[in-house]
Amino acid sequence: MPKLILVRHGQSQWNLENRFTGWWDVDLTAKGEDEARAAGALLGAKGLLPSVAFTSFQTRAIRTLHFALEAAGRLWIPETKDWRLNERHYGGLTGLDKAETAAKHGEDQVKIWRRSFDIPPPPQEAGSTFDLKADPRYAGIAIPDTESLKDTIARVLPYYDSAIAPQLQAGETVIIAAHGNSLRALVKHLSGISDADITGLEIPTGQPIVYELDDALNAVDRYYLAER
Ligand SMILES: O=C(O)[C@H](O)COP(=O)(O)O
Repeated sequence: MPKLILVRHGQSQWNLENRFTGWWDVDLTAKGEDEARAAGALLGAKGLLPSVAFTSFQTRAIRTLHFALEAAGRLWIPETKDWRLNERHYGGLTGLDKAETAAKHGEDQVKIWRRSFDIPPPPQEAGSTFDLKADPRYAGIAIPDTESLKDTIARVLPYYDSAIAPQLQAGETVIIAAHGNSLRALVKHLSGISDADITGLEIPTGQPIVYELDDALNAVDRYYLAER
């Protein structure tokens, strides 16, 4: 039975500072590094050892993957990085303090920007401090100026279908280290969660989520590894 392990990166510096992050590249805090190591130690303790890894182009997810694989004794497995697993782009909110933004625009508006299915945050202006067009990792990639969850799904799922699903079908145990909203996109798809209900799904940092899949890659079970 194919198994898929999803891990959101450990606490990042901007998780700690409560700032909208999206595609901006921030590192893990010391606590985030510990969370990542603990995730890998849990995989080792439960004997759930990944054989193939995927992650985003973002440091917090890449380093989470590496800390976790090292703790599980699996630093050697093949890994693929792809921008399609990046966090959703937070547009013009990138870099802003979440509490200050709620005080300015209201809690309800901020909840819509953070959790609605298809309403994106306001777009990022060209030349903003957080414009990534000069970042070499995104050369040749059409960087969005904002993304809703629906937009995020539109790039995560084709990547899952073309690159990740074939590995699962080949019998590999796959780990994906990614982000709150790129993982919400995958969980929505794999668990058949409606557009309305996905607004209530939160993914905690550094907690491995396991999918047991049938041969057609339908989800048979989904659970937090720490709870089994
Ligand atoms: O990009 C961010 O700010 C966080 O990683 C996720 O933010 P959210 O909780 O608003 O989805």
